[in-house]
Amino acid sequence: MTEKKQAGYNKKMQKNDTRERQECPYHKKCGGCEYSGIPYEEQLQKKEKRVAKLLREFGKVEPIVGMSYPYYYRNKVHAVYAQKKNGEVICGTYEKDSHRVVDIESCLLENKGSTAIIRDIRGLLRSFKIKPYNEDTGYGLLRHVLVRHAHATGEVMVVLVLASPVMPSKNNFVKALRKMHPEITTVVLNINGRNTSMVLGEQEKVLYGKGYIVDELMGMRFRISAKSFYQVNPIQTKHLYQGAISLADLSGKERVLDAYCGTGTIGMIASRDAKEVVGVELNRDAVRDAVTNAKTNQVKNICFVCQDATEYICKAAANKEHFDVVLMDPPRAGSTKEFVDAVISLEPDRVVYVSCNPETLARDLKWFCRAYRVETIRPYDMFPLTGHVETVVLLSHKKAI
Ligand SMILES: C[S@@+](CC[C@H](N)C(=O)[O-])C[C@H]1O[C@@H](n2cnc3c(N)ncnc32)[C@H](O)[C@@H]1O
Repeated sequence: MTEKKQAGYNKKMQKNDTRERQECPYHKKCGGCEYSGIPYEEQLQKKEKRVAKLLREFGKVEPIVGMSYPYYYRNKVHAVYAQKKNGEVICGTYEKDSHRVVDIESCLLENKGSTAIIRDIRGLLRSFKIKPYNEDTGYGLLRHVLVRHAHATGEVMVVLVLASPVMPSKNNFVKALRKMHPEITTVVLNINGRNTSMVLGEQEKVLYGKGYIVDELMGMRFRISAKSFYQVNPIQTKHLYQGAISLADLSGKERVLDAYCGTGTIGMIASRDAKEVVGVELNRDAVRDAVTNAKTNQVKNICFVCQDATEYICKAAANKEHFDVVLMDPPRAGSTKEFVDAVISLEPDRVVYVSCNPETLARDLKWFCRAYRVETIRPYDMFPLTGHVETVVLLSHKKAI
């Protein structure tokens, strides 16, 4: 088949796939893909409507940026393991609003290679006599497995989350796993002995490889550790970052704050068009990755601060520091009133707010509107088949207008 013919064929297949409204057999129990079975166009409309309902008081909502093939996009996959009464080991996800495990063979959201690794680990448990951890009895060893896949480089990280630090025959286990999946580039042991709903514990030990993966995004290389945040949809991330940075309208002269910066991705890409960037992030591992990433990419006009973003900006406001542009990408809980008040007192010309939760975004925009006007509201579908939606908002200082 010629390249042109292949491209046409792929396009047709994708269209069919989308129209076929693939339905996940587990979605009612697992709750991971609540939009499963709904045609993709309709999913996009639902999300656009939701954003419009919450944000229309601030301005016109642009059409949502969707995917051409909205399946198997998640580069980070997490599974929990359990043993049934008959001894059979199952793995998958927790049933909605409970801690019962739904055994999942395949998932429409997850990178297929990662799902295969998770299933094969289930098979290895029996040969290595490793029992899944039982939350009720506190008996057993393996709590979770996390697989991270670097879309551009193909590097794969497997994190085995154990209830205690001693794993019998761990080297042979890794060897057997790598024999089945030679694409795995690193295996990390994470110890989570606490009675908590958090997947990862504090303590980590590298069993194989570098202990992190490296991905490429928009011409830069990013190191990602087990505990660092990294956008889960690599195809849409490019569109999201391009959109956010172009709204920042940088000319090369600006001092930019990248608040809630993770491993420094947005700030580092923006640094090409800015005078200086300061990244602020609370997670120590993410900051360590960010510092390494700046060195790897030879970015000299960026620095990182490991601190609560609100604490950092309040201090910056008290010291009358200057920022021309604030990029902010807080977690689902949104930012804080103190953070917004400090931004208002610093008077940057523009704020680009990237949000994964339109509810908290609406709350924070109300605070911003004292001094800023909303110029652009653009939703992105970062999480097809789920009800989640990402939104980028550009705010301009009323004084500048
Ligand atoms: C949605 S992620 C965005 C990360 C990054 N901008 C990216 O695109 O990869 C939110 C980040 O905020 C960090 N974070 C959460 N609470 C914070 C706080 N109070 N202060 C600073 N960073 C925080 C998280 O660790 C996470 O890395």
